[in-house]
Amino acid sequence: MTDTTTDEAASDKPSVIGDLLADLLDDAVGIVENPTAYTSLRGLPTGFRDLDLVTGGLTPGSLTVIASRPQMGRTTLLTDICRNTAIKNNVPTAVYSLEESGELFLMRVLAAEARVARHHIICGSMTEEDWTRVARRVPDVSAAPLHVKTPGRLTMATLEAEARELVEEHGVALLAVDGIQDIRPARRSDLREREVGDVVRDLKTLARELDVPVVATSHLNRNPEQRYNRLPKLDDLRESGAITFAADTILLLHREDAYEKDTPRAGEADFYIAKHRQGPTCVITTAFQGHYGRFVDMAQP
Ligand SMILES: Nc1ncnc2c1ncn2[C@@H]1O[C@H](COP(=O)(O)OP(=O)(O)OP(=O)(O)O)[C@@H](O)[C@H]1O
Repeated sequence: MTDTTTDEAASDKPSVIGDLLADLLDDAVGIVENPTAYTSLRGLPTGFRDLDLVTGGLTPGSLTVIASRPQMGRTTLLTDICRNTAIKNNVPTAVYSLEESGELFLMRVLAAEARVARHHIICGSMTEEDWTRVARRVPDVSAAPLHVKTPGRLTMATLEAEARELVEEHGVALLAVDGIQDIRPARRSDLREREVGDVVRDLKTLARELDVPVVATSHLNRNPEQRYNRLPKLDDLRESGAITFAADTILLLHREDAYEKDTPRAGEADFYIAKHRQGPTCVITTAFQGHYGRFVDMAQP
């Protein structure tokens, strides 16, 4: 994996192609010396093997949008990615949780890390076994460079200023935002679509200026529910075609069992890579462990 924390920040200086080529060859040498495809990703790993192999991980300057209908698991997936970077790989990560409190976010992290039912933690009904499991994960979780921000409201200007500080002073190498639609744009407008468009373009600019990947979640409109198979499409991104234009990668989350409990695909979740500026579009199937609040790779055959 490339050390994205030490890469030069994006600058306005024109690059000579020979310099770019030298950097690319340096990376390639690293890959040859360390031939495990998974560890030689150009970007930060999300923790989902097939997703990382298709996308090359989360690359500096890129904007990835995770979108779904309500309750599909957007926050869960965003939390999984942050756990993987900060706790598993010790990469400084900042997450803005605009939809729930810091305490609830921490409960998600602990449940997923310790494999304890999230509702046991939330409802205070943890068993002795649960406590033991949580206690085992506490050292790693508390040592992780994971900055959690839970402002009641967030303006784009505040996000830009704080993100810059997090990157420059704390070496944050991944910025995650749960809820594009909850960010207040720099300029208010009567047109919601224009506001969301401004926010998403600003997120993309922020990723480029800070030279870190940004991952953000978005709602989808109700259109999937009108389809016979309920599959989401890019056109369903709520309020804004601008998301489709600005994002480098768009993952649409879908779980059949969210609509039909007895489906033979119960427990499976599909990540549709519906937009992928640098590669193919395809679908990746993972397992949804809703009780632990996490997605995991399907068991390898
Ligand atoms: N203890 C549990 N056992 C089983 N499933 C659970 C449990 N807790 C939550 N879930 C499931 O997790 C899903 C919600 O996950 P998550 O909060 O990540 O979704 P979301 O897409 O971010 O939701 P929202 O639309 O509210 O923002 C729901 O389908 C819910 O039923």
